[in-house]
Amino acid sequence: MSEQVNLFKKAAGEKAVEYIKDGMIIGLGSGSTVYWTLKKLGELVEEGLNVKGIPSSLRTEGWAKEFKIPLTDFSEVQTLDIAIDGADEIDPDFNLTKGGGGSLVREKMVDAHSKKLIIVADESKMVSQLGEFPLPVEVLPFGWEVTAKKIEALGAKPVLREREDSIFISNNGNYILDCHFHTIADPKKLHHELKQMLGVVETGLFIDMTDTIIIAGQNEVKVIDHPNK
Ligand SMILES: O=C[C@H](O)[C@H](O)[C@H](O)COP(=O)(O)O
Repeated sequence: MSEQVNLFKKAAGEKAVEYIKDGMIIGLGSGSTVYWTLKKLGELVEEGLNVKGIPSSLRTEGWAKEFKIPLTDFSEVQTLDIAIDGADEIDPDFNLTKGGGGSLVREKMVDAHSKKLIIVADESKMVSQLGEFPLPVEVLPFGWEVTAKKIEALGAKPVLREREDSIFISNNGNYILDCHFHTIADPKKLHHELKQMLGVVETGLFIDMTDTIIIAGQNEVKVIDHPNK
């Protein structure tokens, strides 16, 4: 990642903290942009802000602990006030591809149970159509080969994610198939088709969930609110 992109991520990630108010339960998303949100939030907690977070990945949990952000979980809380998360692609209808870091299932749980979802990203994530970024689909390890064949029949090239010569295992003990569609004409339809497949745990398509996008680029940080939310 270039130094400039990292600065954009920092600007977007820090801006989101302005939405956090005392007493809130916060969904803590995942990724290198949200890292900056967590770091800034940690400073506010140190100054006395009283909040609790639910982390969407083990990595985020580690950062939250490092920055001394108090944590809670779904055994104590059913609804969160706000979630702040990253994205791999964002289309003009506020639909997202997520899961580049492999955290899509926990992210979707946290984001879907929040009253407001804010997405933080650098400007390279804005696209006219989803699909250039391979769509992460979390699948059960058992029979993943048949699941991959079914996904292939939808027109994608699914690639089993690996890390350092071994199979990548999600925080939920599952595999990830990175599915090369190149263009996704109807993200909602594709999400439903994938979800109906036996063996698919969840897709990285986040449809109709985002309320606000904070996007940072050269010279500015833009806040774009969903027109109908
Ligand atoms: O699984 C990972 C998440 O969906 C991330 O939020 C996404 O990959 C964006 O990450 P980053 O902010 O590092 O580009």
